[in-house]
Amino acid sequence: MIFGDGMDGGGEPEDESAVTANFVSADGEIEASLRPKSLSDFIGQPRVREQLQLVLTGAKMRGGTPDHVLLSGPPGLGKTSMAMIIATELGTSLRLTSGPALERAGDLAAMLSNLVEGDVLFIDEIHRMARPAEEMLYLAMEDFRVDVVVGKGPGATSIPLEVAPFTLVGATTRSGALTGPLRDRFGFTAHMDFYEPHELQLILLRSAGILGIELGEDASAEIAGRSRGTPRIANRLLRRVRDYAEVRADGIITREIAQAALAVYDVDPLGLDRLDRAVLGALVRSFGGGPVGVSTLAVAVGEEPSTVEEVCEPFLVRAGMIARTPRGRVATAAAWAQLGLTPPPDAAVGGIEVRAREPQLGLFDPNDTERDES
Ligand SMILES: Nc1ncnc2c1ncn2[C@@H]1O[C@H](COP(=O)(O)OP(=O)(O)OP(=O)(O)O)[C@@H](O)[C@H]1O
Ligand SMILES: [Mg+2]
Repeated sequence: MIFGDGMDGGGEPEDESAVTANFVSADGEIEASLRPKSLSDFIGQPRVREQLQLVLTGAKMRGGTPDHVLLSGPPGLGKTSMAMIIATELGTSLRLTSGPALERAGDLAAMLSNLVEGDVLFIDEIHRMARPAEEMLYLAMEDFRVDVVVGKGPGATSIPLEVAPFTLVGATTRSGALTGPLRDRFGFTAHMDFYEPHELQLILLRSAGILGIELGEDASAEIAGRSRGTPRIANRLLRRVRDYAEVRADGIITREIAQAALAVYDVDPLGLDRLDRAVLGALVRSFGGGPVGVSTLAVAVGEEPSTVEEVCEPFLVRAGMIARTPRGRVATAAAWAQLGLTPPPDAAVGGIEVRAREPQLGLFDPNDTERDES
């Protein structure tokens, strides 16, 4: 059973589908129906699955609640799905909230006091929780109690409140942004990584089965290769290709249909989308390949720095197009080539983190510090 605080449970900053407070799009509903429901249903992330299986089974054998779990990784890799699976595997209820919803300590206290023994409390975007709530959470995680402060100034008193033993599952796209004390209180951190194309292919075939779509083996490979290593994107591309197949053909998705559809939606053979290409274009054309800070880059493409840093950059780094250096981001030779340009002789090679090159005057942003995922 899932109890929420009014959010849709998807938390999908980069999804173009319209999901607002009182309107969940058809695509949003479909996405929910495609969520894997158990650990064995979950495709990919073999290490995380094995580790979690041990954590959960160990706790079940001892008859206690498992340690708190932190799920970290880029958007759309299955963190929310995994949190729901944890509750299902434990046979308990999931209580759902998110960092931005916990503005005051009282918001969290209300959530905690409603917990029943063994519940899983899922806090999405936990790195965005307000400080007072975070401090209250420390105590709750460690001692299963909180101190609720009543009144202000010298007359303020703190009332201790028992909390039923629970398991906190936190999800974050930026584990580096978590404070040390909070990170230390998680007994297990699962790093979700981008999926391999063959795993995405299995996910696509599973989704096609659920949605009753006829998807050919080679067509699934075509879509998988363009999904940026991300199941949510794979499923979204599948829905768009289905539209194309139904409107312009007989509904069956062949490789040719997939290619034609993806061309219409501007998804290139590497899976780079418009924002990825804008970031690469700005880095190479406006900043001579860098180094340049993320926030400067974000302004250049008219996006939030957090979107560039959490959505675009992890994939571009993994694709070997961008390298992170202590002084900012640089374009690799592959990025220049991707844009059809000849790389300068000293262009970075994908995966290499440092390159000695003076930042261009006026373009370097000293406030733009590196926040490394750990
Ligand atoms: N391993 C998987 N197998 C099958 N489908 C998956 C898997 N992981 C994710 N999905 C699909 O991708 C969609 C997005 O997953 P989910 O919402 O769990 O990602 P998330 O990491 O929580 O993303 P965000 O950080 O944006 O909240 C789900 O609806 C589900 O259909
Ligand atoms: Mg989520």
